[in-house]
Amino acid sequence: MHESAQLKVYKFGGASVKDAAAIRNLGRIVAEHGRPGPLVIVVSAMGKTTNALEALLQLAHAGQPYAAELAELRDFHANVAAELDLPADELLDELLAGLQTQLTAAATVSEADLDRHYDQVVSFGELLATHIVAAFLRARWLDCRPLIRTDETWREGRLDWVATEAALRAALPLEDLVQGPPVVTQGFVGGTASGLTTTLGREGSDFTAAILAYCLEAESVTIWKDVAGLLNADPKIFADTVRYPEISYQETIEMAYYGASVIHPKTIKPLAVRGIPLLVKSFLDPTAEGTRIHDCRHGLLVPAFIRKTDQCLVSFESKELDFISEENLEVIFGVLAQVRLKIRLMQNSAISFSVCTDFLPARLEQLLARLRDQFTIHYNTGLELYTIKNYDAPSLQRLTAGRELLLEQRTRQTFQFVCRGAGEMEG
Ligand SMILES: Nc1ncnc2c1ncn2[C@@H]1O[C@H](COP(=O)(O)OP(=O)(O)O)[C@@H](O)[C@H]1O
Ligand SMILES: N[C@@H](CC(=O)OP(=O)(O)O)C(=O)O
Repeated sequence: MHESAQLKVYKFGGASVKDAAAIRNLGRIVAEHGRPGPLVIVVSAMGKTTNALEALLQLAHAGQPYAAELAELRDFHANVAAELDLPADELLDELLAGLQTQLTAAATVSEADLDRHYDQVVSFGELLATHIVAAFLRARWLDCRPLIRTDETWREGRLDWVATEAALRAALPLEDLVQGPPVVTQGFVGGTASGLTTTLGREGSDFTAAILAYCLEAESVTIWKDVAGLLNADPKIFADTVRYPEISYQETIEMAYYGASVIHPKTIKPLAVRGIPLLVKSFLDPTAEGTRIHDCRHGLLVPAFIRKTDQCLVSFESKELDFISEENLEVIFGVLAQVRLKIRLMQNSAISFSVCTDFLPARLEQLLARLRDQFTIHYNTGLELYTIKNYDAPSLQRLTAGRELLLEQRTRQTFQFVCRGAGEMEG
């Protein structure tokens, strides 16, 4: 067996580092399950810090006061550090001063540069969290920004795998990991060749763990969550969920693609390519079995239910009532790609073409501006997209009963439909 197959990668998300008690629990998990042996720990921003940073950026960009919100963010982190007996004041002050500089600059940033600025601001959540966790564990703090190399696709940096693998291998030779303390680094964050910070897309820390595992040929990745493992539905939305003890990479990739928010969709592929198992375990019950995602065969799984809220259904009609042609579709797809709206479901009829996308108002506005001359466009917002994987008659009945389906599609394994949510609007 290759020596580096012994390396483990752990990922702790926002919920598992939401306060001092959670970080103490993380410490126990690392001591009891992660050590001895080489260990790299990926940490996300604490609790809802990323949302708080997004809100701060919005206020700063709009020229509105944000001192109270910034003070709240500082106090939150300072209190956690104090509760953990960490002399972190100087470090926190330094980081908060950096954040303040970025927020001051945000007031004069143009709309066009806002996504770039977003990454410079929002990445502070992971910087703050990793400094606290590393200090608490007496671990080695590693700045991942010079190592996780991306292009300049702000808010969703695309990885340069070759540069990243070379940089990570140079920064983290196995001997150091075997002999030294565990390494703590940021999830979700990367950097460009020119030294600017990027982010990998919301909830992208799972992906960071997979990048590290792939590049360092880890033995396994464990993502520590507040659920018992990968379930057939989000327990916050659906009752009677069932845990999958094991599941294939392919099934998981599809669930994540359809919107099962427990795992970031980009996480699975790098692990599947190198055959690295992904363990989903509960930080509330660390000795419980969890879910093993790996190269396995299984029979038909119980149906999985996935709901995506805040969806938008956009329909395009040619102005002259022409049929929807390949030429028309080429134009529509081109603009969807340019404004970075992902198609979650699509359907065409004779004179109209409909797509379901996430509702992102600024991007939708750009889409309308670019296509309004050519097409008559209608859209509905406040919709929900449901997916049932491995559906059967009872699961279809359970989800569709009493709902008006605005769009539906089925393949042999998967049934999807769009319906009205709580706050639908038409445009
Ligand atoms: N199929 C699923 N199985 C388990 N949890 C799910 C599933 N779909 C959605 N979830 C939700 O994912 C949450 C955990 O993911 P997330 O909040 O991103 O964790 P973290 O940010 O701590 O990494 C759970 O609390 C649960 O509500
Ligand atoms: N902090 C980032 C990245 C992330 O992955 O977080 P979490 O692991 O808590 O989902 C976010 O909230 O999007």
